[in-house]
Amino acid sequence: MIGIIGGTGLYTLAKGENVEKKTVETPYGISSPISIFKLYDKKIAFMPRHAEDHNYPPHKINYRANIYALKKIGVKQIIAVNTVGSMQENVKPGELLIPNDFIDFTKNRPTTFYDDKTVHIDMTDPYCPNIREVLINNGEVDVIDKGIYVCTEGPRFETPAEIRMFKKLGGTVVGMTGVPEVILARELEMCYASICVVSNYAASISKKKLTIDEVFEVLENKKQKLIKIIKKTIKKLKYDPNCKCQKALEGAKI
Ligand SMILES: CSC[C@H]1O[C@H](OP(=O)(O)O)[C@H](O)[C@@H]1O
Ligand code: HPA
Repeated sequence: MIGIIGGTGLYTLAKGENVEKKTVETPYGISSPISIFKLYDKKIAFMPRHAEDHNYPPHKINYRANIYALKKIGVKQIIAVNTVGSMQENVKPGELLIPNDFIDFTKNRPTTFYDDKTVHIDMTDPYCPNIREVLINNGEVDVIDKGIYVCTEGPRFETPAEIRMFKKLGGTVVGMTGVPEVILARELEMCYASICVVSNYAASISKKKLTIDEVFEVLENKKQKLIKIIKKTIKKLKYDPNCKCQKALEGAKI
């Protein structure tokens, strides 16, 4: 099964009587709602991480429940959508970027399933190379094929000094939700990649006040492009049981 995690502005992917809706109970609490349906004869589980009414702000999302729930219902590969601010002039609002690395500046989130045993997961290739390859070569929608995602705790936007620092560290885009999702998926041996939708220039790169209206407007304008790349990728994506994401615990446990 393929899991799609929707972010800001993407709360549903399919409606109707052929869609089964549920939340899943996990040892970490209840997951965000999940819709299960078929596309191109493949089983899809769609989960809006903030829930359908955007009830959960980024620092309050139950990331462990969400990822555990997807694993529990049989998801093996996850395509996540993350809305981001750009820290580079040449990465423009409206563009899509497929990140290849991240920097974690979150402060207050559980970032592991392994509190009671010692597990050190490899993060040399944090985003699944197989899913990334299909996203990049989807055959229809142009994307920027790499970039470093900086994750902040939020929910506030960043200060100019923070953006200057993130840029110096090599950051391309900034968001508030990519971590710990990407880590937790790897810990449960699921393939995970992200489509970043650039919704704005980050604070101080843009000279005007940052508003969520601007973010939602770009998302609304780019939604069809986003849905197209998701569908194209679902159609082309194959499941490889030998992908190294599926064997992440090998050599990771003490
Ligand atoms: C509404 S702007 C800030 C909000 O948007 C991003 O969410 P997501 O990655 O789920 O699309 C960002 O991380 C913040 O949560
Ligand atoms: O500029 C931003 N900063 C952090 N998160 C975001 N999500 C969309 N835009 C931004």
